[in-house]
Amino acid sequence: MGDFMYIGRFLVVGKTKEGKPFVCYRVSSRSFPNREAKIIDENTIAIIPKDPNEVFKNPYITYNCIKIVNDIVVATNGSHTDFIAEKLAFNYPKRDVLIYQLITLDYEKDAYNTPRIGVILDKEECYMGYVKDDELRVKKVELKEGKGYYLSTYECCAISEEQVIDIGGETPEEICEYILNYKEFEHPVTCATAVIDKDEIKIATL
Ligand SMILES: NC(=O)c1ncn([C@@H]2O[C@H](COP(=O)(O)O)[C@@H](O)[C@H]2O)c1NC=O
Repeated sequence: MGDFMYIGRFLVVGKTKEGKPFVCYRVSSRSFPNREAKIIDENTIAIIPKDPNEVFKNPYITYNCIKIVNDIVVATNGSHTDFIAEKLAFNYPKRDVLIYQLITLDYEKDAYNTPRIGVILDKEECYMGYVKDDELRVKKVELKEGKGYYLSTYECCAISEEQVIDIGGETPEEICEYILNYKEFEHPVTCATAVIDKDEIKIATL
């Protein structure tokens, strides 16, 4: 890996140094940088263009990126967030929900065949998954304190022990700041984080 690279949108899932599970979603974008992560309600964070006309220019740039269903957090790079959350609300198994919704919506039909990526996390377990034009994968992963596994749309669309970074921060605000300013990954736009702190799920955006 070079010093700087463009990896598109990415998820980072891990545990803080004190052991709190978290997931962070960062929008990096060359084409639509004029966007923000917005807290819609206590269970929902959306990615929204600042100019409402942009919403209609591309079907993949406006969506809920984080949803909380009871004690489970879903984080993704597209509209599949909502469909995963719906099934989880009916107690479907996490692994199956991620597989079904990734294959159903499939990769994005844009100029890049942009993959869909997703994470389902609660205080006990974590699943990561993605669908590309030539691959589908869902895997349960063990999280380690102070480490974050990343999964991106471009270059690093894989679930791998090698795609790991050190994590700074304990609160969702601090993790947003840390990941948005993570310089190695270019074109930062906005960020959303959920941290599981005992029986509470805390969220923040930047
Ligand atoms: N989720 C997003 O925020 C998002 N932003 C851009 N895309 C797609 O990715 C394409 C490339 O975008 P960019 O050049 O900003 O990396 C866009 O034309 C769009 O089809 C997205 N789709 C998936 O990541």
